[in-house]
Amino acid sequence: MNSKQHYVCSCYYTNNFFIRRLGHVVFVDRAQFIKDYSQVLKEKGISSEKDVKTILSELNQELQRRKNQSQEYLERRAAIQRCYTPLHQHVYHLQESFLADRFLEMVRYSQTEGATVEGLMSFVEWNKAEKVYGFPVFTEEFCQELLAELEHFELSDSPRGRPNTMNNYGILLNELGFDEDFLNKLREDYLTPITTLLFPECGGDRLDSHKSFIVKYKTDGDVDLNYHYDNAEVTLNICLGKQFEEGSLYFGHMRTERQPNTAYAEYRHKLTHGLIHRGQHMHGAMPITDGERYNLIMWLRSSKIRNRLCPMCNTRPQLVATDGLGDGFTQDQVNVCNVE
Ligand SMILES: O=C(O)CCC(=O)C(=O)O
Ligand SMILES: [Fe+2]
Repeated sequence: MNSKQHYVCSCYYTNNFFIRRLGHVVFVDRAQFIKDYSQVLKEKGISSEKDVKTILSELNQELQRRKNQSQEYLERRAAIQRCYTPLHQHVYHLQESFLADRFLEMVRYSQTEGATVEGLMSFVEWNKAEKVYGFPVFTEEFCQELLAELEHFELSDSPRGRPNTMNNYGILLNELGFDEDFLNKLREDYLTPITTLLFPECGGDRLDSHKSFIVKYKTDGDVDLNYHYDNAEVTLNICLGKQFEEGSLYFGHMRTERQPNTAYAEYRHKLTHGLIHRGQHMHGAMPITDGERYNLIMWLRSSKIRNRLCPMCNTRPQLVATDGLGDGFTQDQVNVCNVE
């Protein structure tokens, strides 16, 4: 691990707590929560003392998870390095042969002088929502090998963290060791030329960190994902398999739109294909009705953008130092406070 200091915004400890029956809420303490949400609780028919107690207990658990996160991350990572033996060592090292020909052509085109968004569109297969682009990323063979590696990890007794508050299953790829020689390379050498062209206003020309994880849906686990925005400037979402029915993604409005006139665009995941979109573009996943779906998600971050405006609280970030990987803020342009 490098020695650079990492940061989260202080809103990490108060905002965007996900409760299935309520959606995302702000949670400081019991008194604030009851005061701010009494009306909403009433509207949702959550009135018994027992129900409110259950919700408060979930919120407190999530707060503890967030407070302990960096320590637990370091412990899990060390345990995985010590005890886990990969099935396919080579999938941790990105090779061009893992990448779809079409994707490599897109990268090359984006690097040519005079490349334009219109020119890049001839490689894009799906663009039915504004600034959402679908195209092949990996080969089928690589997806199979990566899936086999992920399933091997799942069957091991290694510890694993939750990708975020909405997903109960899934794998944090940095803990497993995918950042160093796979995901960093994918971001810097292959994705950045494309995002420079497609998302300059979101820092696509300087995506300097990421958080990457696998989301997993199955009929007896998480089947869908609520409508949300990502803690990312730009998101890449690649479908690795396996076999599944339904489970489409849908896109609505931008989070910052004041009076959204939402008409949803539906995207059906396709094996080996990825979708790239703005992190603040609201989206969700419909339920799968059969099988299992594994997708690789990269929340791509640009410190240039988020140092000015935290995408989760929409204000200037108040930085809190962390021993973990942080959320992609850097120190140079922001005030650092030492809350813990
Ligand atoms: O299930 C999907 O494909 C979307 C996942 C997603 O939006 C996320 O993890 O942020
Ligand atoms: Fe998302």
